[in-house]
Amino acid sequence: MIKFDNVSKRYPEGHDALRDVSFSLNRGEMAFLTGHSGAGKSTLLKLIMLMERASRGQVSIAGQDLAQFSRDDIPYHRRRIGVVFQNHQLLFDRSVFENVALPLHISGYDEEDIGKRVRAALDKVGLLHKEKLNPITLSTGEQQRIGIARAIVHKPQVLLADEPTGNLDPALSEEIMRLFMEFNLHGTTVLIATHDLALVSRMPYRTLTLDQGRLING
Ligand SMILES: Nc1ncnc2c1ncn2[C@@H]1O[C@H](COP(=O)(O)OP(=O)(O)OP(=O)(O)O)[C@@H](O)[C@H]1O
Repeated sequence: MIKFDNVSKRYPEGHDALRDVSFSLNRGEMAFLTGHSGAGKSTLLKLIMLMERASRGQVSIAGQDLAQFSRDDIPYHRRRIGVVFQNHQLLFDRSVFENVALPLHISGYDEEDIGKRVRAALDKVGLLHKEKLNPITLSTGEQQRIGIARAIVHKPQVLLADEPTGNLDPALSEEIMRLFMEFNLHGTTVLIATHDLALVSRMPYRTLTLDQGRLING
């Protein structure tokens, strides 16, 4: 589902964020991506989302070489992917419902369909009863779950997360991980970048480790 072949990424200032990275993640697989700060984790996720382009090598998603995608193809590509960030990036001038509905509005779904999908996503993260509230009134863990609902509302084939438990305590972190496991059990391919080695060691999943832009295991 996700394939990197000898991928390097050099930023314009000349910094090599990824060096000759090769791995593949099968459809329906779940894995962690770890490594020190600056090791290249976010860069690797950005290449998958087409927020950045590889300098060398090939990144393919579902067998399609991303280098073939033009700017106009990017929205189509992103519809296959859900992304969860550490700082969830919710809008505090809109309700929980509207936050989760945002990607569907952008993709042009009709209102009835949006209602069904948003409620199904909120139900999956256990927050259906909070749909009318402003997310600012929710706890940090609940806000993160809203961010997850928004990431999966369009039923993406691939779910990426960048430090999704970064500011959560261990119990809430486990709860968030259980949600990712559930989506994975339903067939979603999941890749989670995290510093939290203790959490990773308790989970029965493959771990890809970056060190100075090189993949040292995986
Ligand atoms: N837009 C950019 N321009 C130039 N250099 C960048 C850019 N983004 C990242 N870098 C550099 O690339 C390297 C890898 O950064 P990246 O954010 O991918 O690492 P990371 O493993 O996600 O780090 P962290 O865990 O701290 O978020 C770092 O040295 C960083 O300074």
